[in-house]
Amino acid sequence: MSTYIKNSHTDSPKINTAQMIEVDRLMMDEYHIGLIQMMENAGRCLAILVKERFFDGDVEGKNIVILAGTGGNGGGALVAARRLHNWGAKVQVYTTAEEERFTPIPLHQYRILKRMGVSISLAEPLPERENIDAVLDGIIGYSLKGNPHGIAAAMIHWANSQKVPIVALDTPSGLDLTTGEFYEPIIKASATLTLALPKKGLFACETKKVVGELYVGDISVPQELYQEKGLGLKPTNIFRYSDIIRLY
Ligand SMILES: NC(=O)C1=CN([C@@H]2O[C@H](COP(=O)(O)OP(=O)(O)OC[C@H]3O[C@@H](n4cnc5c(N)ncnc54)[C@H](O)[C@@H]3O)[C@@H](O)[C@H]2O)[C@@H](O)CC1
Ligand SMILES: [K+]
Repeated sequence: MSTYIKNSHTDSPKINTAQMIEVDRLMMDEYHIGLIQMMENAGRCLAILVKERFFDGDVEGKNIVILAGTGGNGGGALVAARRLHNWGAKVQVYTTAEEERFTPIPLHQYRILKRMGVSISLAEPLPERENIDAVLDGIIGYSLKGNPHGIAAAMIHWANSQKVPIVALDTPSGLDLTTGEFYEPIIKASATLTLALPKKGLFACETKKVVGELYVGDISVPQELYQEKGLGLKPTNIFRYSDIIRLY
């Protein structure tokens, strides 16, 4: 395993979606760590995982398709797209909506990619391509509401039919991170990089079928934050030895 990724020897706490939303809120409102900072760490960890785990540390010339929704999950995937492009991958980004539908920070990432000349377009239609090496799932994260529909659902079906590794950000799109309930359709990932702390739903009994290998990436949550009132978690030091930890 690369120096960027280590196996976990600690029993880290598992949180639910509401706790993760509160972690994100505290990060921004109380600790003044901006969403753009967190997203950069999320996307960088995702790009490193793809490069190290699936391409032996070199993505030069690899065809990588990135599927992005309009929210924070898509924004993290757009950061990963930038990094992978910079490392020589042939990156193609498909989105669930036009540029004007993106929320502000993901929109910022979108515009950077456009300025760089990275191919980014609405996923209608989805590509008929045979030379894809990997797909990144940044379609929907913890704000999933019911069964994926519309372009998001079409993307999930398309990705699952590609027969190449799918690497999901935070969760396979279509999975409830608290309960582990499968919505329909759902991404069947080869690997999932969740963020900050593992979520309970990723450990439900059937979940491994859609999560693949489970990793957690460091987005720089302060130890002190976990002990804030309302969270009451023990401080955790799971990233002591590397930014990405493999949990199963
Ligand atoms: N601190 C944070 O808030 C961070 C969040 N990040 C990511 O952001 C995610 C949360 O971001 P958001 O709350 O913006 O939302 P998400 O990005 O999880 O989801 C919003 C998107 O999903 C779509 N969607 C939801 N349910 C749908 C359904 N049933 N069918 C079709 N489309 C559906 C919405 O239309 C929208 O495009 C996290 O899971 C995480 O991956 C990271 O980027 C970095 C930091
Ligand atoms: K996802």
